[in-house]
Amino acid sequence: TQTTRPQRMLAAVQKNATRGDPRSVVKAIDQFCRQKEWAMNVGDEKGCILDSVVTEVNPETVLELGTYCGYSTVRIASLLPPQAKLITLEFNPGNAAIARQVIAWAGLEDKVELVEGASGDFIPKMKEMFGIKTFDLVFLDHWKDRYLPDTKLMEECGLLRKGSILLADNVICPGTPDYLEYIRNSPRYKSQFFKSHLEYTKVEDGLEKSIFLG
Ligand SMILES: O=C(NC/C=C/[C@H]1O[C@@H](n2cnc3cncnc32)[C@H](O)[C@@H]1O)c1cc([N+](=O)[O-])cc(O)c1O
Ligand SMILES: [Mg+2]
Repeated sequence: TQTTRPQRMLAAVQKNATRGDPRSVVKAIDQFCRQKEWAMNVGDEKGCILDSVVTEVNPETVLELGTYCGYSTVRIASLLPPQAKLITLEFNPGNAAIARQVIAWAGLEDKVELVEGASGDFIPKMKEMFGIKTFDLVFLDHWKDRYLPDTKLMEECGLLRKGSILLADNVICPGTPDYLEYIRNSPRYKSQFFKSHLEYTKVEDGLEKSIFLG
């Protein structure tokens, strides 16, 4: 029977990456996507920008919206300080199952809480489920029409504090026009655009980094 692309990506990790070595997992996925099949991971070029933001923020609490196969989950978790926690939301059971195995192969399961469910349902439950007060960093990489409603939901649920950082993928391609318009015009955020390219291509894309001002 036919395998899925996430299943083929996991097989490439298990074949080419070293257990417990996050960088080798990232490298194996990037090689798979360049040489075999394109997939919607943030990729190595935008991934370096993601790494630099994570390192700069040095967050204790991180929320990722849209795990997919766990590529950015592994990149982020591999850079976190010892007690830090990354909560990642993924509502497709097949993708969640693959991501769990990718995260485990990287040896990062202790730093990552993968929640299988929809962001709209689980953002309001973050405090009660994980005792999270606020997030230091949020990485938005899920359906592009969910970026704005989920950002407003995080504001309403009091999950952002003065200085919380939102980092959004794909603000050019596929694009998140309503989110960009809101975040760049809101007096409650200060935003910065990082020009880059769509993963594994020469197509223009970029990340938008926004600081919540309270
Ligand atoms: O569409 C893109 N990403 C959507 C990502 C979607 C992933 O996040 C989950 N999800 C969605 N809403 C969710 C809400 N709650 C939980 N999981 C959710 C989906 O089950 C999927 O695993 C995309 C597309 C391109 N592209 O070139 O076409 C490039 C990219 O970098 C992209 O990120
Ligand atoms: Mg993306």
